[in-house]
Amino acid sequence: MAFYSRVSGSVGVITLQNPPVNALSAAVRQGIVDTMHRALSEPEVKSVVICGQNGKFCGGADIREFGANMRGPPLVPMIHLIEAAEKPVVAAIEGVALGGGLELALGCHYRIAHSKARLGLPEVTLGLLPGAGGTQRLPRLIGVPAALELITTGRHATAAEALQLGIVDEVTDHSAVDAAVKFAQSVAGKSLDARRISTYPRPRSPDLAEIFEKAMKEVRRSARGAIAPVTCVQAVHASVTLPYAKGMERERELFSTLFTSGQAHALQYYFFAQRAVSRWSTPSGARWDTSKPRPVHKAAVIGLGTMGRGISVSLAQAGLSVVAVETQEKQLLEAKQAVSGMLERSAKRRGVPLADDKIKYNCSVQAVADADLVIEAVFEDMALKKTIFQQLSGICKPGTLLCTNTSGLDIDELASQTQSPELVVGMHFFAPAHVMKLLEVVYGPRSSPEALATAMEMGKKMGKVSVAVGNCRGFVGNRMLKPYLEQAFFLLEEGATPEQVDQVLEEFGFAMGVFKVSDLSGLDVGWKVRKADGLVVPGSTGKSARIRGGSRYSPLGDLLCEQGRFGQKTGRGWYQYDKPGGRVAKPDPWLHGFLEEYRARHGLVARRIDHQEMLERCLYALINEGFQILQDGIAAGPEDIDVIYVLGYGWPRHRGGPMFYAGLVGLDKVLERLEHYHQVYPDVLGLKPCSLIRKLAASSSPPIHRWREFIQKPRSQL
Ligand SMILES: CCCCCCC[C@H](O)CC(=O)SCCNC(=O)CCNC(=O)[C@H](O)C(C)(C)COP(=O)([O-])OP(=O)([O-])OC[C@H]1O[C@@H](n2cnc3c(N)ncnc32)[C@H](O)[C@@H]1OP(=O)([O-])[O-]
Repeated sequence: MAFYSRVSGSVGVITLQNPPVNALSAAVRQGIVDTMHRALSEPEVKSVVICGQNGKFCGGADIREFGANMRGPPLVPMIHLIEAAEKPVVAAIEGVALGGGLELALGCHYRIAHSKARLGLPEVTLGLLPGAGGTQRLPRLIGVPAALELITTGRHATAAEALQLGIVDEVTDHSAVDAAVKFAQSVAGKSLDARRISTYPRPRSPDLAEIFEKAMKEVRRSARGAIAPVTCVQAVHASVTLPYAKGMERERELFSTLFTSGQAHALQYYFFAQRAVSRWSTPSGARWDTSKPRPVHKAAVIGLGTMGRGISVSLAQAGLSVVAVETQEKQLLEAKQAVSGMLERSAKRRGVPLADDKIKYNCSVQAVADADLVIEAVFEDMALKKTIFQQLSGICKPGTLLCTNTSGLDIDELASQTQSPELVVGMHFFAPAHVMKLLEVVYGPRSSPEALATAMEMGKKMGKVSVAVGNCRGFVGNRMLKPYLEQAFFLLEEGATPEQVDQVLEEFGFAMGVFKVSDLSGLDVGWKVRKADGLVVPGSTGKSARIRGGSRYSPLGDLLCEQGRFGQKTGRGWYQYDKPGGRVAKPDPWLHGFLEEYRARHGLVARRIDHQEMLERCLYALINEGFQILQDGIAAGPEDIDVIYVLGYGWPRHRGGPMFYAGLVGLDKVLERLEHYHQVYPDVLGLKPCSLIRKLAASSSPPIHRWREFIQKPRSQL
């Protein structure tokens, strides 16, 4: 709703009230309309201020209302009512003015912002476009190039930038409401003719055609199949070709197309999923709201390779004192230089103070003795990690949380090396650790709820999205990757090329196809793991070369590694590069010949595999593993899996995540295709539909928010 008061006798103040972000729900819109009429009808009132409760102007339309029948006064006429008012209306922007919130402010005659406020039109990130006049008013106010940039990226601008662009009229370090009231008094009675943005002329400039062409090219390139950015450009284009009223009609048309699209549903689902993962729970009953994190003032990182460096940077930027340990002096010096450079670049980019003095470097593990939390980040080697955990258990003060940065090793095995296994958790960072937003926080069967809560909180402090996951081989992300990769290898055996498989996945929206990713991260990483698992059998021939433990196995990755083809770092992998460390992947005739020769050796007849089969086999194998993970209680809900895949594995956000996508395709369809492929390839375990997907499909495929009801609770592990 909206609250009305009168200040200094002549200023009507309308305060939006809808915690936590004063979203424009039906009640708020009704409140604004009612209170505007009241302010306009009271003769003593000479001007009006619109502000938001609790220091937040407005977070935009109420996204939760999108699925329901829209009630209440519509936004567009409400904003027109404000703009058409004969008394000056001033927006007092504190906190945020986003989406419909900024559109509301653009309908006001003046805008005053607090210096810490953020303004933007982030609708594109929800699969929409600004649908309450934003695409028509903003270009008229600040010109086409700046408006296009803000609308197609959805980024938030600072108050200072908004002032520079001309979005706001004044910025204050004090109360924006007080400043707006003063301002409102100063403009009472003045003509508003030049203040109604909808009456401004259409933006004109000789190079507009070129600007739009460039913008369209850029969004098509970067959108990877997302339709909202392209539609945003079309809507802004209407502001230069059509008069305001017609432009609004065009905006409405384009908005309606997006509003009902699967992509908008996926992006809005993802918006809430990313927030839902912080409300974690475990099968043993530990929960976010009943588990208190411990205070952490001092953290330590052991091992300053690529991951340890990134983790140290993240911790220092979160304001913690950090002890960074690397036992070899030469490596320590190198790491120190590299970390300083990373901190400097990051401080410059983010406009924050340098956090270099937060980190103390040391050659001795003893230096971590008084840390509240230690993150071990040495190589992915269980024996080495075990030794370090034994050492830490003797060195650290009682109560220190011991974390391991691992992408898949057994947390419980490490915990068993310590005197306090309840204080051990996994923290799976993604490279580069100071940039990537995702953190898998892994609880073992003996991790205490308090330890889990502390690690989750730590992730949040570092600006990560932390997802709590159970302990199993590969956790959630890498465990699902295995059947996906496996299918990609099998497709090569059956006749596809890496380029064809990658093209299909990139057309689907992945940032990179599976083979390009493999070249980037290094083929030797998986090879080492497979060797440790006894899967690599050099020189094996005949049928047994392609079978392990009774299931189909492809040794293609192993064979490439045996040739020293580790990917980008060696200049050869699934593709060729102009030099070791080169970035541009080019098809490699040698590899094509190698595949032909491999097929001939194993009696495999190459066939033409259509795009749909390539996509279905890769994605459905991955999704099937996701259902198995839910069934095993490793992830608490589908949202956890989807957030992990979007933030950590390049899954296109506009497709919501693998589990959401499965729901969108239809669980019965996914099940039917899995059954079909499993019939064709009975020796591929990853294609055997898991019982949870069967159960859901048999129960008329309930919507994703109800899947948890169908997951059998595993017995308590604690
Ligand atoms: C036919 C219809 C015609 C309409 C015309 C179109 C109008 C318009 O162009 C469309 C829009 O405005 S589209 C909208 C464009 N606006 C946007 O895209 C802004 C989206 N919001 C944000 O970016 C961030 O929430 C803020 C930066 C506002 C705050 O960040 P922070 O401080 O880190 O806080 P936090 O943790 O992020 O959120 C706290 C809680 O608030 C919740 N919630 C938030 N916004 C909501 C909303 N609009 N609604 C509902 N709920 C919203 C959020 O879910 C969470 O709830 P939980 O139950 O506690 O989990």
